[in-house]
Amino acid sequence: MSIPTVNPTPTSITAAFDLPKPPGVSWRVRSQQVVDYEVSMTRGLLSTSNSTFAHACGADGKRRTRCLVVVDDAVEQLYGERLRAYFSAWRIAHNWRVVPGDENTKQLDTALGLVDDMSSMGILRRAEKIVAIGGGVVLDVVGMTASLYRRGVPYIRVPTTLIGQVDAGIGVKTGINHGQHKNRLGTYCAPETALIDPEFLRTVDRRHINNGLAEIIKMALIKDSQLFDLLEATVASIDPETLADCGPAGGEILSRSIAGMLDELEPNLWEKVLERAVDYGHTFSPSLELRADPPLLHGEAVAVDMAICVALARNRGLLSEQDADRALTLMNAAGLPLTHPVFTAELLERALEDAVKHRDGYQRMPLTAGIGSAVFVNDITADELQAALSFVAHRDHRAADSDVLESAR
Ligand SMILES: NC(=O)c1ccc[n+]([C@@H]2O[C@H](COP(=O)([O-])OP(=O)(O)OC[C@H]3O[C@@H](n4cnc5c(N)ncnc54)[C@H](O)[C@@H]3O)[C@@H](O)[C@H]2O)c1
Ligand SMILES: O=C(CO)[C@@H](O)[C@H](O)[C@H](O)[C@H](O)COP(=O)(O)O
Ligand SMILES: [Zn+2]
Repeated sequence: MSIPTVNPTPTSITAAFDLPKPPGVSWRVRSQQVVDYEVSMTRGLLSTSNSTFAHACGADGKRRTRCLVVVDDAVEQLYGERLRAYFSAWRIAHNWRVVPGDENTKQLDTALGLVDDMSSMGILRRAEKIVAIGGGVVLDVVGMTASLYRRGVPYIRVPTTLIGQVDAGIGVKTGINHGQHKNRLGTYCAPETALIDPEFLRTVDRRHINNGLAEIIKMALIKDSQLFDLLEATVASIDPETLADCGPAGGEILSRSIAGMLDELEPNLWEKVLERAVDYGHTFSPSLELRADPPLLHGEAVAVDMAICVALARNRGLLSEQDADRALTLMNAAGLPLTHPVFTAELLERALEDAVKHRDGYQRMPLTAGIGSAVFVNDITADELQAALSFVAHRDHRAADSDVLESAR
């Protein structure tokens, strides 16, 4: 039987709906896309008795299922055997791709390589999952690839670094770098679920723990003064162990950071409103992070940006002298840089120009209005940037000098 084809020319449609023939034909199309995903903290994710990960991968332990696992190279070395043992215990067949946990992985070639993996294994469009296991780099590039493959297929995130667990792994942003630009290409694509097991933090090195503390200090400064107080009281004892054990401070620091970030992200997930408090520390850093040689880690660049913003707020009277000092002292105590040679006055101005483009024509710069809240400004001047740089540089030298004195005692 031939299937009648309707030639939907405007006249036939208007005739079909018996509408008066409008001068120009147009239709308004509106649709809502519900986004509903879970971020769950669970310990012992790789214990074969823990079904959480398996269920997220679509497995029930009886029928065989399949997924594409994309895992960070350090995680492969440290946890690869346990991961594969878990998958076989839960009858999850897998194609396995190891990628370097390195900023250079956030490139289009990596994404296209993953597309080839998905095509060659013939992964089903919905029933079979893509699983990203690693730090923010792996999560970002796998998330973007999953959002592009067949116009979007489901993926699971297992963040294994501190930045991954409190930031990169819990929102909907994915992306890759292009040239000197951070995250210049990317999508908004929610995972089906993000599984946070603090146990992975036990093997993260100190520098990368500090790197993650930058994003946690960001949340404390713009939103959560109690988190700031907790960090101030415990920063000396924060290390991979206390975070992995979720000890008295470790657990609360992780959960408060995650809750604070999700509370900021959920109402404005697609960034319709470009005044975003979580942009704090991300005005200058996106343009300068990749310029540094040797490269700055993401959180380190965010810290230098935040130090400049603390000085800008102090100089405008938005932050008291004492609170500005508390903020810079905490960043210092967290092993984060306050200054970097690539953050020059001239490059700050150029970075701000790019931020204005990213924020649709206005600076929309978040500044702390007291510790734990933020306001947005649109009129920061070059003189203010210069003054802020000088203030932080002087503060940094003073801190360095006192460290020297301390060690000489
Ligand atoms: N999408 C977002 O919303 C978002 C938010 C914040 C940051 N980011 C992005 O995240 C990236 C930074 O993430 P990152 O700091 O996790 O970097 P990363 O992914 O490079 O990981 C850092 C290092 O830790 C290693 N590693 C990973 N897990 C480990 C573990 N459990 N034990 C030991 N070593 C481990 C990696 O191999 C790597 O050498 C940046 O590209 C940044 O732009 C994205
Ligand atoms: O680094 C990121 C996201 O990439 C987060 O830590 C951060 O809070 C915000 O999302 C910033 O808005 C930066 O986002 P973007 O430059 O990637 O758009
Ligand atoms: Zn960030």
